Amino acid sequence: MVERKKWSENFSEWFNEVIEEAGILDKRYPVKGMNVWLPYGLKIMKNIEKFIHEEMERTDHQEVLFPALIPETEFQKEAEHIAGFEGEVFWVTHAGHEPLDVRLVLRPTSETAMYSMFALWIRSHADLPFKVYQIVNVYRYETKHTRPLIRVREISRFFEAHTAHADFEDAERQIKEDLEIFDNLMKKLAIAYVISKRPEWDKFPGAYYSLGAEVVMPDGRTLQIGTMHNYKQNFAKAYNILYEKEDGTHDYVHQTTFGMSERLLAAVIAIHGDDRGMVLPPTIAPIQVVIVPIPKKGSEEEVYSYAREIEEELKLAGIRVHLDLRDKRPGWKFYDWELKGVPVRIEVGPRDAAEKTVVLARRDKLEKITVSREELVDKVRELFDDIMQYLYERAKEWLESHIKRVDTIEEAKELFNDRRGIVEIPWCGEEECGLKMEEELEAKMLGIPYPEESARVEGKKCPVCGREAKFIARFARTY
Ligand SMILES: Nc1ncnc2c1ncn2[C@@H]1O[C@H](COS(=O)(=O)NC(=O)[C@@H](N)CS)[C@@H](O)[C@H]1O
Repeated sequence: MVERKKWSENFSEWFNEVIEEAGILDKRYPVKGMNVWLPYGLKIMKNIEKFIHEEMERTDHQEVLFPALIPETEFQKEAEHIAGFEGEVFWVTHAGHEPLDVRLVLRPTSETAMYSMFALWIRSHADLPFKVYQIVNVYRYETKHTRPLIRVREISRFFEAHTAHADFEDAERQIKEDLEIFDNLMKKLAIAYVISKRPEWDKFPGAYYSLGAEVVMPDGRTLQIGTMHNYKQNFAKAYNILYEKEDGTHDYVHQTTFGMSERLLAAVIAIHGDDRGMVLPPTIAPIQVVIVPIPKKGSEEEVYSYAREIEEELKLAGIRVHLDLRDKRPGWKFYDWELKGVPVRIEVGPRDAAEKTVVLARRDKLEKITVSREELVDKVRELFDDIMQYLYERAKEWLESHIKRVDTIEEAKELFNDRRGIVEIPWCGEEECGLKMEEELEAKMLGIPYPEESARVEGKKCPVCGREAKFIARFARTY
């Protein structure tokens, strides 16, 4: 039976324990908000990024790599962006003993690093759409409570795609493509999410509008695991990114960005986990099948050779398999691999060797099935598909049971006290009413459902001003 008691009742402690005991990160690094990636955690993150690179390839984004240091002169060019980030950046002011004549910023995100180069690279409509991305470390002086993977000061696996387009319509097409990319990625991680259009007062600094992707974490708070921004010509005007149109005239490009980070791994760990630890989707598990031999006295030889034969066949089938020969009791090994979230465990004892059977223990449902030796590879592959489907269904059910639509502030307050994730309330669309509701609910407005058509509501009143409500607004306590 899958227990998720500690997972839901004391999520923060559960999460920190799993991060440490499963070998994801070491938080003891002597800079607050900066952690060391350990081998197992980094392997999982790199497997996630493999899917990001695949999606970037599929959609003709070129990978680039920009310097991490940005001169203050470049950083200063877009007013809103500055206002949004100047309290959050790390400065480099000296080199050796000498003070620098121009201070440098450690990139918090790379708009102000990239866009003076875009101005050099983009000259004509033939250069558009221009699509680049990078996965780098960026630095933000987060003043809220830092947490491993969730809110760090060095975001060490920061994915940022930056694009330039001939006009607003093509930029909008890019946002739709970003949503498709994101959905493909979430299917690979078996994650269910919602997209909201951020309110005017909570857009990304310098954006025309921002979309946020949220999941509901085990404690009912939401985590923003991806954002897409349409910048219109805001940055192009600040960085003078002009292109020659087919009719020979010039215009500023329209731009978009799309960002994600190691929060994707935080979401996978949190949403699929249970009281025994992580449950990794086979798509990203560094070890998809672990073999634990269970020899009885006098049967060691045939059990180990049977285990090796199985390991060999799975390896040849392209499955990431590990044979655990450590000198530890099987029960100890079961506990360790369950904590690490290995999707399938194979137990082989003397009877299996004799009868040519294999026991498959699935990590998600904690159930076992016995299969015949010759159907092993097919059965393992079937099991992977079944696990992906089960994890996704469970994540979807969790999300849907944590989004509630109400009409009044009082009902919303009750739901928040019961840690119920996202609350949807009718809203007239005016900023002052939105801010008032944030204040009353002690929650953030995630925005309105996207696309906007799905956000419309009829015959409802704004609970603050009593006027006709135009939209449904989503509120949540967030990370
Ligand atoms: N302190 C942080 N720790 C971990 N992940 C973070 C942190 N801050 C932001 N992120 C993640 O990084 C993503 C992109 O960051 S962002 O500010 O929303 N957007 C940008 O920086 C845009 N330039 C797009 S790349 C967010 O959606 C969020 O998932």
